[in-house]
Amino acid sequence: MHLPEGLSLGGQPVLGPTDLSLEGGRVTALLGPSGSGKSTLLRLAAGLLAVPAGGSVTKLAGRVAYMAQQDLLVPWRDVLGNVTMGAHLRGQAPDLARARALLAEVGLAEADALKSPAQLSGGMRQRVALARTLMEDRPIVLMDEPFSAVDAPTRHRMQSLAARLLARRTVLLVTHDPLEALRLADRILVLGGRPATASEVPVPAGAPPRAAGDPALLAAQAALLERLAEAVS
Ligand SMILES: Nc1ncnc2c1ncn2[C@@H]1O[C@H](COP(=O)(O)OP(=O)(O)OP(=O)(O)O)[C@@H](O)[C@H]1O
Repeated sequence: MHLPEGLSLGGQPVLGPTDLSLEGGRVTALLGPSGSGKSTLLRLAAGLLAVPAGGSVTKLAGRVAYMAQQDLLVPWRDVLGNVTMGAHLRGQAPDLARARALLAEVGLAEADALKSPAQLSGGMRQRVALARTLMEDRPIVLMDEPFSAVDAPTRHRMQSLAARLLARRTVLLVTHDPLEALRLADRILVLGGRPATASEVPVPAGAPPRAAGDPALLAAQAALLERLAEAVS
């Protein structure tokens, strides 16, 4: 993504000059204060926003799975129908066994598969959205705060699941959670300033998913929190 003059929305500059490329087969986490432009950057990468004049964004169509901040489940299809939505839209026969296995892996009961989204809690809907994203099996995955609505133990389990199922894919993960970024990412970017620019912060040694209790990770968490506080001011 190359935006030499940044990006404005509604006449307001949101992103400053940006030159960003994702590392193939790696997880890049994107953090930053609320309103700093994380979702905007993700939506640009997904091809969902017009690229400003003079800029360029690599076209990822057909290679990308995108998990939005809102779960965007279709209310008239049940949980299984939502997880298999991609196949349905492409007119293909859905792999129901894989869909059920993914639902079990995100911690949903067999009986939940036949419920409508309206019958689920926010955290359950988010888990369905994660299963739907993983179901797509794409080489590039863009995720906007995928675990924000789930309780802490479930989040920990879903992070481990995502790390396993997303291994060797190119991932851009927007998160507000420094620990999540430090557990899962090969590379961490912090978006800050007005208009916002991205800067890289160091990650602890070792391959993700890193153990949450690792002292090096906890020290890095403290440093990252300070870095984020600077990005707010
Ligand atoms: N369609 C739009 N028109 C005008 N301004 C917009 C539009 N979409 C986003 N913005 C503005 O762009 C800025 C960045 O928004 P964005 O949603 O990318 O932030 P974010 O970092 O993802 O925030 P959060 O962490 O709260 O989700 C905000 O000031 C927002 O008000």
